[in-house]
Parts: sequence; C-alpha cells; structure tokens
Amino acid sequence: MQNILFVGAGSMAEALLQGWIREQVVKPGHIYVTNRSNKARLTELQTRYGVKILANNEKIAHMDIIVLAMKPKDVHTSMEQLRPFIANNTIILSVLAGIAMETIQVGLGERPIARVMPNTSATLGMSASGIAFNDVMTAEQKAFFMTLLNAVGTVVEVPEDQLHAVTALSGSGPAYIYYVMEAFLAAGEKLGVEKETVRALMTQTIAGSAAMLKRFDEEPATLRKQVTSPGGTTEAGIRVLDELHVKDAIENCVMSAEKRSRELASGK
Ligand SMILES: NC(=O)C1=CN([C@@H]2O[C@H](COP(=O)(O)OP(=O)(O)OC[C@H]3O[C@@H](n4cnc5c(N)ncnc54)[C@H](OP(=O)(O)O)[C@@H]3O)[C@@H](O)[C@H]2O)C=CC1
Ligand SMILES: O=C(O)[C@@H]1CCC=N1
Repeated sequence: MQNILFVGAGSMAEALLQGWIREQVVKPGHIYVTNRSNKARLTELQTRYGVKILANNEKIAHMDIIVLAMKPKDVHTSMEQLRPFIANNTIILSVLAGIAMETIQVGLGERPIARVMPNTSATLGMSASGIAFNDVMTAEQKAFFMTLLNAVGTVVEVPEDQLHAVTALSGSGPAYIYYVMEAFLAAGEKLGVEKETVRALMTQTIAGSAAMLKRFDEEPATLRKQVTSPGGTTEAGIRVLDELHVKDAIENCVMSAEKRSRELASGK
C-alpha cells in the first residue's frame, strides 16, 4: 500500500483522510501528517484516526504521494521545505485553490501531479470534486486518484483551467448553502419558530431539493414551477427575490470567487 503524507493538517486534510480511512482505500498506518507548528493538531488527528505524525524530514523521501493541503499563500515556503527531501518518483496531489500545476512543477520538479478541488462534505463522503492531471500522470495513476476521490463523494475530470470555476462553484459552494441557511434561521426566529425546528425543516428541504434535482432530469425552473401556485405563498416569496436581484447576486458571487481563484494563481 502507498504511503501518503499530508503537508497541512487542517480541515480539508481531515475531511479527506477520514473518508479514505472509513472507505478503507488507505490504511491509517500508511497516512502521515505534518503541519507548520501546531503539534496538538497532529496529536489530535493521530488519536482520532490512528494516522502517523511525520517524525522527521528524512521520512519525506519514503512517501509515494504527498498531498499539498496548506493555504495557497503558504505553498512556496512549504515547497522549499519539501524540495531537499522529496524522492523523484513521489506523486503530488494538490487541493490548493488557484495554484497551477506548473507552479508546483517549478517548485518540486517534474513529476506526476493531480490537482483536485474537493469540498468539506468529503467528511461525510459527499464531496463534489473536480480533478485535473498533468501530462506525465499514467492512466493507472489517474485511476488510483479517481478511486481516492470517489471514496469521498463524486469526482469529475476537467481541464485544469476549469478548476477555477469548480472552486467557485462546488469548492466554495457549501459556504453559500450555509449562508442561505443562516438567513432561514434568522427568518424563522423573527416568525417565532424554534431554531431546532427551522434547522430540521430546512436541512431536509435543502437535501430533498438536491435529491429531486439529482433524481429527475428536469430543469430547476420546471421543478420550481411545480412548487409555485398562482397567487400563492411561493409566488409572493419569489417576487421579493426577483425584486432584490438575488439571481444576479448569486451569479456575481460565483464570478467573484472564480476571479479570486485566478488571483491566487498569480500570487495575489
Ligand atoms: N476548507 C475548504 O472548504 C477547502 C479548502 N481547500 C484548499 O485546501 C487547503 C487547506 O485549506 P484548509 O484545510 O481549510 O486550511 P487550514 O487552515 O484548516 O489548514 C492549513 C494547514 O496548513 C499548515 N501549514 C501552513 N504552512 C505550512 C508549511 N509550510 N508546511 C506544512 N504545513 C503548513 C497549517 O499548519 P499550522 O496550523 O501549524 O500553521 C495547517 O495545518 C487550501 O489551500 C484551500 O484552498 C480546497 C477545497 C475546500
Ligand atoms: O475559500 C477558499 O479559498 C477555499 C477554496 C474553496 C473553499 N475554500
């Protein structure tokens, strides 16, 4: 089995490694974690999942796969730290928003690189991930990465440039849905409904709507029409969303996130 090192032991690293362990695609004893300074976090992951803490930099040479899972601003420092130790045949899996495979190749030398954009729902095996591979990745290596990402949800291969859009849509997407949920909770409070009641009703409503979209090959607008009785409550609600240009706001939100991903690529 392959040895996998997570460089960066934050929320994305935890979401992925716990999914891989749960789905038994990687054994905990083959997963190593390291970060910049937070040793307590490494011990926490070790205790929780049975993964190993990288004992010293010499061990880096024994890794088959290195997952870059630090913040994009920290990648250059991290690559400088890895460079003296990394073996020629080590493969890179990057989860960094915005950072091009070309940048990683410059930092760590030519080698197979996969760049993935998962989301935090990987924790429950429900990530929506986009993935791109560089030219030197073999079909067998690609298949292995597809297995890893399928273990934590669904994965779609896209051209690398589209990962900016994937980041803006499904990478950041959970935050948009949580934002909407915050608004439902605030509205529920104003209407005097218990927070837990609103939470129970609206989480099921979001899950049910997503399931309907997945199950039926209908446009969202068609499914929306089925809810909207003429002269009824939904129509009254949607009228306000239209008056406030909420569709434009969401479109602009995604465009802005995509732009930010491109900025991260250029080091801004
Ligand atoms: N969170 C999300 O929803 C998603 C995040 N991503 C991407 O995942 C990456 C990680 O995000 P997230 O998990 O949220 O970040 P976190 O802030 O939770 O974790 C970042 C980790 O990187 C470590 N780190 C920083 N510098 C170094 C270094 N030089 N060497 C080793 N480790 C280092 C930090 O260590 P320490 O704590 O010791 O400083 C910390 O453990 C980002 O690039 C992001 O773009 C992708 C998809 C979704
Ligand atoms: O906000 C970010 O930059 C990262 C990438 C996608 C989700 N979180």
